[in-house]
Amino acid sequence: MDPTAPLLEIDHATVVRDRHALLDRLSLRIEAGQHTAILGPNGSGKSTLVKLIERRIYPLVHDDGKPVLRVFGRERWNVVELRSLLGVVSSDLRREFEGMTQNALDAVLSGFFASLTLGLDHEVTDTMRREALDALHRVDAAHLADRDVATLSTGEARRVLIARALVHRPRALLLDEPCAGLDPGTRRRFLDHLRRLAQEGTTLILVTHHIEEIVPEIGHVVMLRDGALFDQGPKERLLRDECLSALFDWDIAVETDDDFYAARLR
Ligand SMILES: Nc1ncnc2c1ncn2[C@@H]1O[C@H](COP(=O)(O)OP(=O)(O)OP(=O)(O)O)[C@@H](O)[C@H]1O
Repeated sequence: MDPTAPLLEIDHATVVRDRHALLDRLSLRIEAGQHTAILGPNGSGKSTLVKLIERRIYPLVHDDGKPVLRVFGRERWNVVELRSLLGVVSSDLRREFEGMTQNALDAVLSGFFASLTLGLDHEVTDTMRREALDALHRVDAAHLADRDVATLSTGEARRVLIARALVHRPRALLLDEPCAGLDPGTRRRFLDHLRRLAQEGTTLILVTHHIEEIVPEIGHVVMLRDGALFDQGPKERLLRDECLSALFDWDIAVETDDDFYAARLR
C-alpha cells in the first residue's frame, strides 16, 4: 500500500434512504497525516459520512463506473483489513455493544481481530493482553477490565470503545463524537492522549459538535450541512465567528487560548 496515498477520496457521494439524500454529491479529500475535524449541525450527515467510510453503508454508483470512495488509495477493502488500519469509534453505543456478553478486556482484545466480539478461534497472546490492559489504562478504564460490558455506564462504555479502537495502533482514527458522555477529567486526558497519537503519526479524523475538542494538532476543518460540503479549509479561517455562525445558524463568538478554541453563544 502506498503510504503517501490520501487517507480519503470521495467523489460526489450520494447516499439515499427513503427518497431522502443523506449525503448529496459530497466530494472530499483528506491527505495522509492531515488531522481533520468534521463539524456540522444535527442531521447534516456527519455520522452517515463515518458509516460510508467504514463501509457500513454504500453510495449510489457512478454511471461511468468511476469509484465514489477510496480509502488509503484503494477502492475495494475487506472490512476486517480496513478496520486494522482505521480505528473507528462510532457514536452509537447501543449498536457497538448490541448482543455482546463479555467483559471489557475481551471487548478491547477483539480490536486486535477487527471483530466486535472475541471468538474461540481468536488466539490471544500475553502481549495482546498487556496491550489491551494498557489501552484501558490510557482511558482510565483499567478498573473496568472484568466488568460485563452490558452493565457499563455511558461514559464507561465509551472509554472501552476508545480503548478497542486504539489497541492495535491503527494508522488513522475515525472518531464520531468520542467525548460524548465522558466526564471533564476523562475527556481532557483522552484529548491529551489524542494529541500524543497525532504527534506520533496517527492521523485523526474527529467528528464533533464542540470546537473545544479540536486539539491543536488538528489543522484542517470540514463543514457539512444538509448532506453537502458547506466549506473546508484551515481552521484559522473556518473557526471564526462569521463562518461558525453561518454553519450553525446562530450568533457564535469564537475565542482562542493556547491553540485551543472555544465557542460562546451570543
Ligand atoms: N435510515 C435512514 N432513513 C432515513 N433518514 C435517515 C436514515 N439515517 C439517517 N437519516 C437522516 O439523515 C440525516 C443525516 O443523519 P446523520 O446521522 O448522518 O446526521 P449527523 O450530522 O450525524 O447528526 P447528529 O449531529 O444529530 O448526530 C438526518 O436527517 C437523519 O434523520
